[in-house]
Amino acid sequence: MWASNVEMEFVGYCVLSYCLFALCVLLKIHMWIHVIRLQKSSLSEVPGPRLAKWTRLWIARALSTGRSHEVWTETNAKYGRLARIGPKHVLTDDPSITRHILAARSRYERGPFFDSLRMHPTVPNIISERDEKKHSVIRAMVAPSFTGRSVATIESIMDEQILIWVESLRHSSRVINIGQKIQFLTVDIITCLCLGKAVGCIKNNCDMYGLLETIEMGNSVAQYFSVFTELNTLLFSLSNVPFLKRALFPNVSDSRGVGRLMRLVHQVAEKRSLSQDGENDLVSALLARGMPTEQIDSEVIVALAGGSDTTSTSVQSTLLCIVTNPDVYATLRSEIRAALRDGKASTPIRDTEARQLVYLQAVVLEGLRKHPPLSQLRERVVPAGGDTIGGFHLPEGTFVGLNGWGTQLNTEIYGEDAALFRPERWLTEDEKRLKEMHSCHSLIFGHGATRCIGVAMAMMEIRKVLFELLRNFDISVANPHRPWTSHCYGIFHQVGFRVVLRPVDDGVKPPKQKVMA
Ligand code: HEM
Repeated sequence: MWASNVEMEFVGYCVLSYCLFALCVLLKIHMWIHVIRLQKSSLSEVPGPRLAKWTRLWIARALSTGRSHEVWTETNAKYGRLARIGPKHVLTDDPSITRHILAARSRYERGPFFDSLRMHPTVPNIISERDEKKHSVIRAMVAPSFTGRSVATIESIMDEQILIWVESLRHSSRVINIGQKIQFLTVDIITCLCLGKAVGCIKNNCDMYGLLETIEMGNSVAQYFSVFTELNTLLFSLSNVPFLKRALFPNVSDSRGVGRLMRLVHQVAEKRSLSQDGENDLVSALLARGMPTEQIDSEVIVALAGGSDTTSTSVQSTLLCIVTNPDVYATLRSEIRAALRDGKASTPIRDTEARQLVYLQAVVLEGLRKHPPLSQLRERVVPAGGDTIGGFHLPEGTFVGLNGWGTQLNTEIYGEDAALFRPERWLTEDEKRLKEMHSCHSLIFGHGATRCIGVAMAMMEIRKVLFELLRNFDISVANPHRPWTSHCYGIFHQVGFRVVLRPVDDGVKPPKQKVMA
């Protein structure tokens, strides 16, 4: 009897093993049929690197280089405006195609990459929501805090932080890491807007609450989830097990990372929900618009991340272009001096005044064009029935990646010297060309129903910060042979941007800064 039980068990194991083996073989065959079908699909006509047709590893390898923005640009330059970069993936740097895909009611939806931007397994946020209708509901709640009349409030908060920042720079050593200082300023501004008070990076001269570290770490990992998107699905399924959910997703009890930031946001939200007087910050605005606190946690984190890193990178990269181009530096300095001499610049400069400075405007546009702060592909999915773009028919379900860097190097739009930093291109009297350039440039902030809600804020911040830096200091790079190191994770992380600052006297007194206890 005993022997037969063992035998039975053995036979059972054998059957199970054979079944599993057969299942694996079937899966493998299914996968190959799928891949072969993809090769035979109309997608096979789209040119691209040979390896990319077979596996997503080509994309993963590009991401791992830390210079994926250049790889995307080289790929479109080599294979054309539409290049195949994966079994189901194409890449475009064509402004018209990009506009066609992102246009409101285009039927293209955000691809699974956006799942990797969720903070919570079941609560989507403005940047992760892929369903058009649900997204527009969230957007209607968040956008008013960054657009229209809110821009005036944003400006007064920004001005206060900029004055404090400039004063702190005046008391710093002569050689400083300006990249880090710019990051601290953008974090203090956005936390002030979102939470009512700055976290105090400027005052404490450090990355308070690890916001910058969290954004960098998060993006260096999330970029791979944008390729192997099944990982997102797996994470969401695992989160049904309570202890796994705690381990895999940020939680307010975490001592580091996004969870730590969530706790901060959560505390502010709880305080605001108990108090009668609404404060002038994003948390209060979202509470007043009826958003549940769990979602407020995610939305505020998105605003903190979206509103700090991008702007900081843009200010840093434009500043680097200015200080390494003596003609640009001299022209901008004399425009600033003239504005000060003629009494056309308040302290700090008002945005209405900054917009009158034609050369400053040109420098800011050119700085953003030369170094867009995002290089994520932000894939959209070809809708049911497929679509014909760039002369190729793409089957439904194809992922179209948007090569933002390549788009801004278009020589037909910007001229043969598009690779150069040359603000003068924006001073042309050729109206038609100027219109085309502006239309292409606006894609840096996206297009259509998902266009960036922080455009006005970002542009204002870049103009003001650059003006105040050059008004208050003479600036030169500390290490001309290697002014900075920049890593690309879809966003950019700059290290060691050191400059020599020589104060220029303008006699400005800063207000006292209110920071988190
Ligand atoms: C130079 C600075 C910035 C650049 C280049 C930029 C770029 C972008 C782009 C390209 C998108 C579209 C994402 C998509 O494809 O779906 C986007 C969305 C967004 N941006 Fe910005 N951004 C900047 C600054 C800001 C600032 C200051 C904020 C302030 C909170 C912000 C908040 C957002 C939000 C919330 C979204 C999601 C919009 C939606 O899905 O409806 N961004 N941004």
